[in-house]
Amino acid sequence: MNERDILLDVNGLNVQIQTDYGLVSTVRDVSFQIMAGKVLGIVGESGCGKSMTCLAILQLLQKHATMEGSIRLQGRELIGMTPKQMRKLRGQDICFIMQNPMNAFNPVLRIEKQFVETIRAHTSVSKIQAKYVAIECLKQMNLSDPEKVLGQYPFELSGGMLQRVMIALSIAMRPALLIGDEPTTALDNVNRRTVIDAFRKIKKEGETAILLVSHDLDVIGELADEVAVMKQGEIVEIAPATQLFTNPQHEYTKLLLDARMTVESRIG
Ligand SMILES: Nc1ncnc2c1ncn2[C@@H]1O[C@H](COP(=O)(O)OP(=O)(O)OP(=O)(O)O)[C@@H](O)[C@H]1O
Ligand code: NI
Repeated sequence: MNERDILLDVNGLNVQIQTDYGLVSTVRDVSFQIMAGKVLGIVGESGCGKSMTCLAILQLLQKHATMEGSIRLQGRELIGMTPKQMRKLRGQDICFIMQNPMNAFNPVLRIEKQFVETIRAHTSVSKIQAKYVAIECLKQMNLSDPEKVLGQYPFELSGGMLQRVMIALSIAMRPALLIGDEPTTALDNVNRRTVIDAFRKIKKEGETAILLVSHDLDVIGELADEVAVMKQGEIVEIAPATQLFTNPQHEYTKLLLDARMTVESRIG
């Protein structure tokens, strides 16, 4: 693999949080790479450090957190960048889809203003062109009345609709890296399907690499090229998805897969 194809190169990442009880180590010596246009899934039990890893890459960690190591996006080191530089990167080169999309929107502005301004902050298109792009992207996300959606405030939309608006915005930005932290967890089955299909579409276009965190091994199985398994802040196994699902090496990975089988057989 050509070194230029490495989009994200995380090396020896450590994240510590200062608490009343001392320093807590939440991410420990985590290293992985994502190739351009590929999908890396991260799985692991609650509290193992998945979100902290995402937030470290986005440089959105809480102020009590410190980090060490190296995070290179297209060869540029992100650790040590100024908040201004990072703001420019977020939205343009890296988009973030979180579990609760309500937090991503300004509650007092209509969707149109937020959508159009985000596009215009990172590209040199007119308001009318940006609105046109917004409508096209919302349509792609099966939002049947995009004009209406644009005229609404975040609280007027359901969680599933907001999540789709958020992904529509990511599609519009065509970022090099899309980070999804449990993007389907809060959704009902119909919305979940739409969101998975949207990720598939983004993947198929091949311009955007995806870092996908999910409890849902089916979602990971459907989308990921490679999967990293985290346990207590560390990556215990990282392998191509097909290999990980058919021939897991680490005991903990086997446990996770077995847990899924048990749930499936209980339902089935
Ligand atoms: N403010 C904080 N103070 C102390 N510990 C914290 C704080 N925030 C997070 N942690 C700890 O950091 C660890 C990693 O948290 P993180 O949110 O990354 O887990 P996660 O894998 O995303 O879990 P989940 O699947 O539940 O979202 C957890 O053990 C958590 O208890
Ligand atoms: Ni999390």
